[in-house]
Amino acid sequence: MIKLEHVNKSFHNGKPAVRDVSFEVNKGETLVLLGTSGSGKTTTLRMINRLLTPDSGQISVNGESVNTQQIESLRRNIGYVLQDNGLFPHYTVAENIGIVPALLKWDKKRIEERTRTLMEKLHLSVADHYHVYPQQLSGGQQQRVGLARALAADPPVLLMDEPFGALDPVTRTSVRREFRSLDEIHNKTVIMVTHDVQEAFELGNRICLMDKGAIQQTGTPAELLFKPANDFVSSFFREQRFLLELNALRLADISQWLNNAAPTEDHIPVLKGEDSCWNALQQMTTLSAPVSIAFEDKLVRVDTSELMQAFTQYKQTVSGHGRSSRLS
Ligand SMILES: Nc1ncnc2c1ncn2[C@@H]1O[C@H](COP(=O)(O)OP(=O)(O)OP(=O)(O)O)[C@@H](O)[C@H]1O
Repeated sequence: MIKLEHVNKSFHNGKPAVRDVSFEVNKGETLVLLGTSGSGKTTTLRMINRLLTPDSGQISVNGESVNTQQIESLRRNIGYVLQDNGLFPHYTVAENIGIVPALLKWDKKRIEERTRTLMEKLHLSVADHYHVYPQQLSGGQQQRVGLARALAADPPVLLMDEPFGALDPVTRTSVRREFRSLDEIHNKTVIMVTHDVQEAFELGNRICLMDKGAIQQTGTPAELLFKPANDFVSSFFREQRFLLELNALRLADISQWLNNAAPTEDHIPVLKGEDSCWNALQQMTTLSAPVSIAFEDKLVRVDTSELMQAFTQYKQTVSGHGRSSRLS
């Protein structure tokens, strides 16, 4: 678990880079720090592994203040992934991945096994890439090695600073998908910095939206969209709002407006309540047919117009409450 309480940081010019930042991230959760350039995301991240020191406030990792932990053991418990991957050019792929396990004095066989396992999980060919140097790899492969290195000693915490930022859009999507499906991250506490809204919605259980060093709102993607804390938050998502809403809303959120009983003989793939509305629309478009959805209490068959009607009804309902009335 990571906890920040009233953290402040200014650099030499005296201008605050981070202002009164507080949040908690639990085990098994991914918090995304999202915001425009210069909003204080990287500075916040770098104070957690003590690459920077806060001027005031408290930061703890797994219940202990980062200041009282030995810096080496703190950093060994934190995997760190950077945009430019930070691989050592004179180390092979395997040597790069094995750096922290070697520091922890794992025996050679264990390091080799762990390296091979991670390479396979991240779709890096052991036969082709184990002994090569980073510059012989594509950008996407280098980033996979960076991820494998951060995960090698199975640290409980993972900090990621624009980890997919240097990749082209197609590679970025596939590395992101692989990252999301890694079983390794499910028991970790993860904080990821990005300025990519789609990425934040795809990977974050919660998003912390920052502006000018201060948090504007922390919440689930749906909370930020449907219950924005202020005008900055609602305008931040304006351009991509429709797509984001479809992505953020789960079928379970709109299930009360989906009531067509499904036929018993139903060969169409079944979606579940936790799937997003966007996912359902994609399936319907691909199949050019309605889809069936299995909720805990019912099975329904839904076409595009029924889905969009339920989506609209959900929006009308939430817009009747407080700040959500800002919905367009
Ligand atoms: N080492 C430094 N010395 C002086 N000012 C700094 C330093 N690092 C960051 N800053 C300033 O602190 C503010 C926050 O920077 P930070 O890098 O945390 O923002 P960011 O949200 O991560 O931006 P980006 O997305 O562009 O990386 C900016 O105004 C930046 O210029």
